[in-house]
Amino acid sequence: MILKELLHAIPVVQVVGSLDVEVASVCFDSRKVEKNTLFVAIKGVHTDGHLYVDKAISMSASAVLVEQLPEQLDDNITYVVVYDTSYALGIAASNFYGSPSKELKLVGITGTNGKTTVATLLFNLFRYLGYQVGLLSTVENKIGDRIIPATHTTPDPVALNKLLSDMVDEGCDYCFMEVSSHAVVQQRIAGLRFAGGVFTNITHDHLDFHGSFDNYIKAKKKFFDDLDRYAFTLTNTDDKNGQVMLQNTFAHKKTYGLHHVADFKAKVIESHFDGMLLQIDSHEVWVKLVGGFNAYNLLAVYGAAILLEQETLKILTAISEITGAQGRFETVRSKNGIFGIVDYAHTPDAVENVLETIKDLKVVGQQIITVLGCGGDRDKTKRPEMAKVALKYSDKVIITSDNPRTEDPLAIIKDMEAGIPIDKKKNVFTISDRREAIRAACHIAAAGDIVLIAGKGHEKYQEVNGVRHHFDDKEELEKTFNEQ
Ligand SMILES: CC(=O)N[C@H]1[C@@H](OP(=O)(O)OP(=O)(O)OC[C@H]2O[C@@H](n3ccc(=O)[nH]c3=O)[C@H](O)[C@@H]2O)O[C@H](CO)[C@@H](O)[C@@H]1O[C@H](C)C(=O)N[C@@H](C)C(=O)N[C@H](CCC(=O)O)C(=O)O
Ligand SMILES: Nc1ncnc2c1ncn2[C@@H]1O[C@H](COP(=O)(O)OP(=O)(O)OP(=O)(O)O)[C@@H](O)[C@H]1O
Ligand SMILES: N[C@H](CCC[C@H](N)C(=O)O)C(=O)O
Ligand SMILES: [Mg+2]
Repeated sequence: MILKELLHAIPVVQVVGSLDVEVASVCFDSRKVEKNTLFVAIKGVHTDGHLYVDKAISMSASAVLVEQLPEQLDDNITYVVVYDTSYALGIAASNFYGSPSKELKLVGITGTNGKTTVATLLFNLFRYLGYQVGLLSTVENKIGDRIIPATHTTPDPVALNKLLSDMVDEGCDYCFMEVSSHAVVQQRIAGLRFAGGVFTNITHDHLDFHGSFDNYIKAKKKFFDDLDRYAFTLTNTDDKNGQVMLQNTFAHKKTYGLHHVADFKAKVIESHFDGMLLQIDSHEVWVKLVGGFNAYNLLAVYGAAILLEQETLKILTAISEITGAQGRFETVRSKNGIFGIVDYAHTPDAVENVLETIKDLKVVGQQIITVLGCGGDRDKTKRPEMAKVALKYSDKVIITSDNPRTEDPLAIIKDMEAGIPIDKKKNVFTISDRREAIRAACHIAAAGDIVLIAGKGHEKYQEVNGVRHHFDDKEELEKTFNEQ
């Protein structure tokens, strides 16, 4: 592609060199530059891509996109100066792949919890209805049945547009994607055209990155602010900030909720360990998911499918058949009657929701034993809250490691322990080795008890100092149950 075409719709401040040079790829990492790459210099959290412009040129880049010109210019290179390279990268990536988001119906889902669940349910529902569909999620990316491993909840703009372009080539009518708050702030979704945006909820998470809850709200809201008037928005009216999200959007506004006035309404009529009976609008439907929070997720899915012009009865039939994402409230029973649950709850609200669901379903005499850790290099302020809320609903809590990343696991555990009231300390055990913690929980449990392993859900690894070691909560639970 010619550089001039690649820059379409990017506000350019200055150009030094020819706009007619050939560009064979777009790249924002100097280490991955190839012949005739357009290198885009991004200011990141750890370093600044502008420091690697020379390196990119030495690797045969043909052009560079920068916010400031380097002191020394190379006559063979075209330099394009813009106000915001992160924004320009999104547009350039979309241009490079032929604006794929305009060739299918792209729906984004944002919120603290429930993004993967709603996106996966929508993917499964539209597949059930016979469409060719794409999915971009924390667990995996998919084009129809083909799985493409995910590295982020929302991929970087180049990977994202490449995936969308492959979806278009493979005949996808729809793509359902998670929109993380990091992705909004870092402009990973710049240049995309969304057919719709769904908001699940906003509670405590990622305050390390956003600095304050207000900034976190602003990040989520920006996704809706930037939608165009042809898109729909669907927000949760039972969430305190549900309406805030839609304050400044031009898009068509619709709401869903269990308690407040809303366009799409639902009620939980019966709850069991293997499903719920819901009333959605005026229809009763049996679903395979468990927990009040999943009534919200399913209602959001129902509303989005209606807004995407699907027939009500077909949607309801599909809703009664589909299952959610891996590692979300997955159950395993031991031979001697212990009930194991693996769940991805990694925020205080999610831990509370999942335990509230378990508490409502259990019968008198059943103990709840929770195994929980917190991730390293992530929001430290959620650690004591997660431990506290786990203890509020559990008879015993085993505090352990999640993904320590570059932090000392014992320091993370100490942060969690700060949330335990003194009179409850007797119900808390600390076992930093996650495998041992899971084994201990299963050994403490008696027939009928419930063991919740929270925080890592579908993850098949434990990340320690940049190395991902194989680790799978469900596998560990099954192994321990089989030995008992
Ligand atoms: C905090 C965060 O979002 N970091 C992302 C960010 O990295 P960064 O800001 O640290 O980048 P940096 O290392 O400072 O580098 C700045 C620039 O210099 C470039 N560079 C750097 C070195 C070099 O030699 N040459 C070079 O060109 C880099 O490619 C980059 O463009 O940009 C990188 C490239 O796109 C991402 O991989 C990285 O995600 C890291 C791995 C990450 O863990 N992100 C998490 C927090 C995240 O994004 N999570 C969200 C939400 C999670 C949820 O579901 O709740 C997600 O969407 O996954
Ligand atoms: N609507 C909801 N409200 C509150 N909690 C929820 C909701 N849906 C799911 N959860 C809880 O949050 C956990 C994570 O769910 P899910 O993976 O769908 O969220 P996510 O928003 O994709 O998370 P991430 O930020 O990691 O991408 C679940 O395992 C469950 O415990
Ligand atoms: N997408 C979330 C996942 C957290 C999962 C938990 N296991 C952890 O590692 O903290 C994040 O990157 O913050
Ligand atoms: Mg997710």
